[in-house]
Amino acid sequence: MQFFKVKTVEETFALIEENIPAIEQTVVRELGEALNDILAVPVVAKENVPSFDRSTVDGYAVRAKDTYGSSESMPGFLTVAGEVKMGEVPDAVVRHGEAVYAPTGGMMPKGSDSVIMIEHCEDVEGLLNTYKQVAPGENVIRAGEDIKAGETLLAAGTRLRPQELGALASLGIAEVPVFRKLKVGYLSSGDEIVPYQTKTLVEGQIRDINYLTIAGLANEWNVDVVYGGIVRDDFEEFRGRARELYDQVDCLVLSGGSSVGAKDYTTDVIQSLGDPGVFVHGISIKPGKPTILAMANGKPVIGLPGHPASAMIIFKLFGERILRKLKGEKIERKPERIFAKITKNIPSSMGRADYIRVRLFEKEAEWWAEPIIGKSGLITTLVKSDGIVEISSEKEGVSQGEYVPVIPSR
Ligand SMILES: Nc1nc2c(c(=O)[nH]1)N[C@H]1C(S)=C(S)[C@@H](COP(=O)(O)OP(=O)(O)OC[C@H]3O[C@@H](n4cnc5c(N)ncnc54)[C@H](O)[C@@H]3O)O[C@H]1N2
Ligand code: MOO
Repeated sequence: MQFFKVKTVEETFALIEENIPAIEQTVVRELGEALNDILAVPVVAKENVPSFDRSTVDGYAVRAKDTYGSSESMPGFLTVAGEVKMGEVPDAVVRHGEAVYAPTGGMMPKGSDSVIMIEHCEDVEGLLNTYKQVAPGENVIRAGEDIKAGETLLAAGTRLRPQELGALASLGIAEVPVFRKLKVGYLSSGDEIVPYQTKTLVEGQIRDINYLTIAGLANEWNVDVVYGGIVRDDFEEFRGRARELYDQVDCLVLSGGSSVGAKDYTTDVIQSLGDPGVFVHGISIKPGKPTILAMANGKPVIGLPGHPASAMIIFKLFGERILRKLKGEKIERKPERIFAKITKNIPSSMGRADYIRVRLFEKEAEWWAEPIIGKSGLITTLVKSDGIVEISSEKEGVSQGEYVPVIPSR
């Protein structure tokens, strides 16, 4: 009997960091299509944003000094010397004792340094009564305050979120070099597994669940999935089909047969794909202990445990990291966790990380996590769950009422 040399979750993350390279090929993408793509080169700003000083309110551009001492009971008086038109360079100039009407976003007229909001002043036939003083720079965005010409706005490896697209748009950058979209191959294995479209099952058969859950996650992460179908527990067939799919993709995901049973060929199939081969077989985690991670001739291969909840949890925890590295993403994501109080004591073994499916609910302005008990072969444990509680390997379980980190899934 073969035994796993299990790695901890942290060791596995470190090995992923060490072993997975970024793909090299890039494409130029129209900005409107680039959401969630990974920038392949740094972006240096060629101009200031905004390119001119601009008012942030509807009001009157003034010299701040001219408003000093103004109050409701003791207003100041300024002469209205014109108005700013949107999208135009103002003709009007603000001299000592003058004010020029400036709408929100309008260019600041020469001579002015601040804007008094219309609520705080009153134009009485060309004489502006000011009821409040403003400070220099108040209600003004300066040229270059958002982005300065010459500054590195984004580093290579940045994932383009909506806000990054907005910043690039402000600079007029309409096309960006990004790493090309990844292709992930997925193959199910097992004599008992049949296509999910199968109407009537023969005794002993199981419809393929993992293809849809794994492809669904991959689609959420902006990668294309190539489905390789289902292979029987036959080494030659498995190896041939895995190789065919491997040749077409950047990363191969195999489900089932990852354990150490007589018909668990996944490890041998993975080893046949190329060197250096398996770098993790077995993780000190529940569920999902028999996970396999490998690098075969520069391409990552992931052997997921067959049980549907295990496969999904493992792919979410490790598959997502592998794909991010492969995509060229360099800026580390911040953990997406909420803290909730656990409703029950959950025992766990020291040295093993546990991921407990939970339902989340709010009570007295706090989030509570109620464990969903059920085996990792039950997909509905994930259907019913709103997230997964992480009990790290240093802990011997958690006690009722304790705050626990939850990775939300809904
Ligand atoms: N002696 C031991 N046996 C097992 C161990 C162990 O440490 N020692 N680990 C158990 C754990 S934990 C898991 S998880 C499973 C993983 O086994 P495999 O990766 O080899 O998976 P299979 O045996 O192929 O399948 C397990 C189970 O899941 C069903 N399955 C598989 N693929 C699909 C699919 N695409 N859609 C739906 N369901 C699927 C399959 O029918 C089995 O019922 O090993 C334990 N055994
Ligand atoms: O670790 Mo397995 O994934 O319990 O079912």
